[in-house]
Amino acid sequence: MPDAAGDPGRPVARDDPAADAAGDPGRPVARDDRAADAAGDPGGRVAVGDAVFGAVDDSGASAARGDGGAAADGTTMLETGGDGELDVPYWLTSTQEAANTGFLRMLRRLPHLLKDAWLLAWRAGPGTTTAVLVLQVAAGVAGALGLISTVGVFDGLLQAGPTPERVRAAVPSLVLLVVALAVRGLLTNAATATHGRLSPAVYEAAENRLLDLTTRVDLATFDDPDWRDAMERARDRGIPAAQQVVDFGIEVLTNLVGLVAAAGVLAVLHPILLPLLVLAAVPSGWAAVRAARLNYRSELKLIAVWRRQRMLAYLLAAREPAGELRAFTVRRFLLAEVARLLRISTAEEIRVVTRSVRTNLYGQALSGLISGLAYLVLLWLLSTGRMELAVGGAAAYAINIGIGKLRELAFSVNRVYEQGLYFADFQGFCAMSLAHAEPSPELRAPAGFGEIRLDRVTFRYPDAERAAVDGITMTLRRGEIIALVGENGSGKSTLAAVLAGLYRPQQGTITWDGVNVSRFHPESLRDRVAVVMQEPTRWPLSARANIAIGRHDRPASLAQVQESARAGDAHEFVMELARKYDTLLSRHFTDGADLSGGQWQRLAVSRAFHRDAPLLICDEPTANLDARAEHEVYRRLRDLAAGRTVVLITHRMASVREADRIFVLDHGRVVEEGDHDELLAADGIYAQLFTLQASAYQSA
Ligand SMILES: Nc1ncnc2c1ncn2[C@@H]1O[C@H](COP(=O)(O)OP(=O)(O)OP(=O)(O)O)[C@@H](O)[C@H]1O
Repeated sequence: MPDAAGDPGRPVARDDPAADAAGDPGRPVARDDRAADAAGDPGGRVAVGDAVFGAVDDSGASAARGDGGAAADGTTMLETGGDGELDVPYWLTSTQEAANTGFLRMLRRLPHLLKDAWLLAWRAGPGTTTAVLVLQVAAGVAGALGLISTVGVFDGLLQAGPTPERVRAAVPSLVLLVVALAVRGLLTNAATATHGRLSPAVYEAAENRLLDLTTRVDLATFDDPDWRDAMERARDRGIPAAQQVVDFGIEVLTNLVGLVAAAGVLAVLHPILLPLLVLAAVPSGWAAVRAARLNYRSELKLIAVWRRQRMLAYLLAAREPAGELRAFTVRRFLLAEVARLLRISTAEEIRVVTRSVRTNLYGQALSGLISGLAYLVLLWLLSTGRMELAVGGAAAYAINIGIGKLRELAFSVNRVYEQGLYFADFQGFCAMSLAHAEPSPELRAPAGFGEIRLDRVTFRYPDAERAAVDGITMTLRRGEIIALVGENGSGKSTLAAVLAGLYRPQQGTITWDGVNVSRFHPESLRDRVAVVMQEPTRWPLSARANIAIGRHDRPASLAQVQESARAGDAHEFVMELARKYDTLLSRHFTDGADLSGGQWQRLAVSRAFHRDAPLLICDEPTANLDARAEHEVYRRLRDLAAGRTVVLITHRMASVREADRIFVLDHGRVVEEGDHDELLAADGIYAQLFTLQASAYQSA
């Protein structure tokens, strides 16, 4: 959805090449937020009220007063805040622990991280992954050969004797050096090209895995705030991190091969040089890791700010709120709030960059000093005759190469570590989702049923104090129209969702002809159910696809789709659209059309008719329909009920009259049951509700 609104969600590492390429190192790149945007939840966990009204400083508030935020008495109705703006939210504390991981712990974690990342790469493309590994190692070996041959070159050139002879002695090593460097160049280029294919494949695999797991968990998991937080973090940062851990993992490998070669040469030339080389790399490695942690911690703090800014940017740019935004003249207020959030994140980013640069500077200065020490030791070895001049030349060259490789290794390890912190979020989400995945028994639900029986079924939402459906026992027979009525919040929709197999009851059983539905594969059960939701999804597809999606797995001719549309009373208005059934139903695209609430509802009813399932559940299917359309839909529902079971939820008591049996719910329990006449005679809640509505009509 809000692509146009920019993308504050991606906390890209400051040395992230992708971000650099986009010319925007710390700020978000659009790609990884598409999933978040498509999910229609631009603000993540942050409630609109919190985001817009929770913390506005004086400048924001006064700007807002200009046209939207002022209370009548001249005081602002907006709370001030700001000091705690960059506190890490409580729900990120576990991630913050990750940010505090020590250097040695990080080194211990590294192999595990790399293994997981390579596993992902392997899944994305086993052939390409192998090719990248082989080419990189081969290029490293060629580079090592080049280094070894330089020893031969020095050896030849610096030996005693006349110059032509010394040059001649160096020629074979020189030829080997040139060949090794040429081969290394070729292999490196081939590796880069192959890597170019692997990297997007890893991104794709990570995104697919995330979406697969997100859609595999049961519906109740979506109400679990911990899972939702984990999903937001994995979606925002975990996916690009997966790709980057692989990318930087390749860098680690390449530098490691080069380093082993340099270290090997040094160890052969003189053993004392090797520890000096390692020592020289420690300070810059330490500084790199420290800088990575600084970045990560700062991004943790900024996540909430980024999300809020993204949500507001979405509200400013999206079509849906555009009318209200103007009607309430809140434009300047929202702009001021976005500007304030941007100021906060910019200030924090500048602070972190300054501290990172300072840390790296200290580390590199110390490394430089130790490198100088290594060269001094070398001079001492030469001056005291402990090392020959020819060997000394080669050693100086190897030290130079070795220090370069060590520094690069430290940086690539740092990058893997930094991205590894985010990748851990991705892995954590995958593990959590697998734990929440629905059980998938083999048994398929039967094509139809004679009787569905609920026995003391109870369902409670996560963290809810009381059950939304509380010990309900009822029987639904084939061919019946069953109505569920009751006041708002009495549990009707929840019961419908339980019946549809969307929620699994925590207590009690549901059986289809005596078989417990928990024994059926959940998708096979849902396949036998058609649902018209209270707020049907407005799929940004053509009118035809919006209906045919009800049975997307079975090809449908236009005639069949039209038949379903007629049943849902949608055919007439679809034929009036510019491109009839081919009209794209989304204003977000050129030539797209939008429908009224009632028309969307008729499409949803048509979709349910098209699904042609033995159990049809309609949750207030006619709430937005005009009187004629409502009458038509109920007439067709009655026709459809023959051979099927229809569960109807509605507040329109006149529509309930015709039901074979009516269940009245109150606080999740069935408090009355019977047909219309029986319930009127009982003179309970149903009779009250019915009489109330009837009298309203009569007096109107
Ligand atoms: N996703 C959810 N998470 C937590 N609680 C929920 C959720 N959905 C509904 N509830 C709660 O469960 C209870 C039953 O809600 P439900 O939507 O089933 O009622 P309803 O009878 O369909 O209401 P209405 O007539 O307003 O549609 C209410 O107390 C509601 O607040």
